[in-house]
Amino acid sequence: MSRRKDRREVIVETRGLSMHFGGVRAVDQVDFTLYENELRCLIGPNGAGKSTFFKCLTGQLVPTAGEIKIRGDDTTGWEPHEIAGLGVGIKTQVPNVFDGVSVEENIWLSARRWHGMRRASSLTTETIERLRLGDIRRDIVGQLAHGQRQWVELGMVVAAEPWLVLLDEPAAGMTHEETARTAELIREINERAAIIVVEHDMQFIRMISQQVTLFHEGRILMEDTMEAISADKRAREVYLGSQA
Ligand SMILES: Nc1ncnc2c1ncn2[C@@H]1O[C@H](COP(=O)(O)OP(=O)(O)OP(=O)(O)O)[C@@H](O)[C@H]1O
Repeated sequence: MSRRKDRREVIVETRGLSMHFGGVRAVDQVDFTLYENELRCLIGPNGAGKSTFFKCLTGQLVPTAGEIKIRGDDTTGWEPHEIAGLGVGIKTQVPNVFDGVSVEENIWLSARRWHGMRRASSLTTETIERLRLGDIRRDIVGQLAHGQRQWVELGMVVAAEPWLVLLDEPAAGMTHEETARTAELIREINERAAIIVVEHDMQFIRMISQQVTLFHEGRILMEDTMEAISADKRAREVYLGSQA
């Protein structure tokens, strides 16, 4: 890791972040920094602490110790809706769409949460265009395929105009084509927002990754490009052995 002073704006910073469940140190003393414009993937073996770390950032869990700052605000212990209110888009593993209404209405409802009628309408049109959801705009979300529903949810995140987006396994359960399309959408979203993605799918990570943070036993084992992590003996031992 470089010791040079980085002049980019810090978007997310954790210091000594810990989340213990009884004797289990799910996240243990993690110092993490995400800078503006970054698209950061969090990877690691099962039980490494990625999801727990992510849930601390989103407010789904209150950490046992340590501090979280989002663009300078100390958000440690904040509720998810308070964090969203800063301009943070959150997509958890639990689907958060309205199944009974159309794609367009879902996106409009999300935009309307933060904006007036007129701006919500223009944002809906813009988001549908940006994420190329035009063909399904009038379809009822509950009747869509799994991948399409995930894209609608990404649209709902984007429609709120976030400057930080936190995504938990956005490509889970997708076909290869759907995964490739999701990678494209995430790169598009990254043009306007910094992103943290927790993901298992190596193929997907290789499609989108820039800097990658490798978790192991609640700590950050390594932070580098996917190429460097793939070439590292220890990283291969703990995680990549069977996948790289
Ligand atoms: N609510 C909980 N109560 C008790 N232990 C938990 C809880 N949530 C997570 N853990 C434990 O914390 C550790 C880290 O789990 P976590 O789900 O964060 O890992 P992960 O890297 O996201 O794994 P996966 O890739 O399987 O999702 C594991 O040992 C897990 O069993």
